[in-house]
Amino acid sequence: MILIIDDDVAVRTSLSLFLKHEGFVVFVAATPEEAYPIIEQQALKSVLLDMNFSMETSGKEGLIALSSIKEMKPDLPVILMTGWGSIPIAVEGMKIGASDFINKPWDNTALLESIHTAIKLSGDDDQGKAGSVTRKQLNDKFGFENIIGDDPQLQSVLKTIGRISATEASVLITGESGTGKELIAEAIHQNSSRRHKPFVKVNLGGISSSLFESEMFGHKRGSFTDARNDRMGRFEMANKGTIFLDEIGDLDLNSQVKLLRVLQDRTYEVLGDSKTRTVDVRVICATNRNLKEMVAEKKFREDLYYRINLILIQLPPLRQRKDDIPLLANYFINNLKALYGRDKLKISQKALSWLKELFLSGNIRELKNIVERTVLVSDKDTLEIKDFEQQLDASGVAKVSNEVPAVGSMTIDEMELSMIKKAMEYHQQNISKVARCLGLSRGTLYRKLEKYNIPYETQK
Ligand SMILES: Nc1ncnc2c1ncn2[C@@H]1O[C@H](COP(=O)(O)OP(=O)(O)OP(=O)(O)O)[C@@H](O)[C@H]1O
Repeated sequence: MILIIDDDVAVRTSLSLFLKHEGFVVFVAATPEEAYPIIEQQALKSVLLDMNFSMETSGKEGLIALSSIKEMKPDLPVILMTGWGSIPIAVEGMKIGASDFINKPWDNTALLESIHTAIKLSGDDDQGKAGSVTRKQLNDKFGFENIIGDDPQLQSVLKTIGRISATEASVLITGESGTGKELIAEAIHQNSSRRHKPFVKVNLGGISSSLFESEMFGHKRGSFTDARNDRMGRFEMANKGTIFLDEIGDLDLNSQVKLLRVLQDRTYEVLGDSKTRTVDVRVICATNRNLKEMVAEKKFREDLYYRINLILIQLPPLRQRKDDIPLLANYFINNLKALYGRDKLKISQKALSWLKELFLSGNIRELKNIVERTVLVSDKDTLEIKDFEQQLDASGVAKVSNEVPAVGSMTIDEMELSMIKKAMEYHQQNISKVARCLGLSRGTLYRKLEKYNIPYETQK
């Protein structure tokens, strides 16, 4: 059951014809006032909401209606219908809790996709429910065997992936370098209906702004000085599949506008060719930067931010899931066992505990590298602390956390974070003691706890 709220009778009629044809039961309302009783009484699955209901074109009426609907039924997904040029209103709406926004005139396929996604994500259909499934059930159902970890934060990420993979929703994955963003993006693709189509990864951090269009949209021979041949762009390569835009936080503002357009209406032009093309892609983005902060600093477009993060997945750094370190190390060892035919290979218990205390700023990738290097260099069956230590000393990468780390292995922020966490643990969250021992005022400490997202309880 869907409700269309729009003052234009032509829009109501054509939308309801289309949606009835697609099998929905449709209600219509010309104004929010007319809509409220329907929302109250009917078990609606979704609402399509126009943003203007009088001569006013600011979209404010739509926002007020959206707030009222969310107050009445917080879980009911609302999709906004906005005119061109009203992106800021759509962004405001997303902040209030809209599920998505589509531009008028709308494209029927995109609209249907958006409705299905909103319904699935609201957990209102059977596929949407993750419930209290176990890790084994998740593995059986979604093939997560290669994503190792028992940490509750990771488990919740896996549940989210299970829930959202089959939808078309754009996903933003955040996390420090080496925390598994790409692995997660691939798992989403593998669990979607696009799994037999391409998964195209683009490292946006490595693309200069002058080459952005040619790289992403392709070019025709002769369209600029160095264009000696036609070139296919990444979006075309990813057509029908998934495009994984890594390091999206590194994109300059000019390129952000160009990206927004293709993400918004799925159209683009190849450089040197005026024909507009359409593309059908699922978009997954990743970054190790704080995009919200960048939006506040005007370094990242707010409309693009809301376009890419319908679903936000935050991957914890390894230091917040230390208990997973032995599991991961054993997993890497098992893979190497098979690779090198050394079936007696293992890591001693002591070495596993020791690995847990390493400061690994490069997270899982760094752990994997250390294990691989140690296996290559040592010919023993059981790897001990000193085998790993030799590797660390030789490469100067990680160090046990109570020493000052090697130059280049850590930034000041990382060191600060690690020190604050350690002090919090040591003084059992006693803010005054932690502040005193770190030489900070309590106010400064609170700010830093916020900055690094370290949980704490406010104390008098
Ligand atoms: N949970 C995990 N289980 C097993 N292997 C993992 C896990 N997470 C990450 N890895 C492995 O760690 C390495 C780094 O992961 P990945 O490339 O996905 O990280 P990333 O966050 O995308 O890194 P970057 O930000 O540097 O691009 C890969 O080899 C990946 O297979």
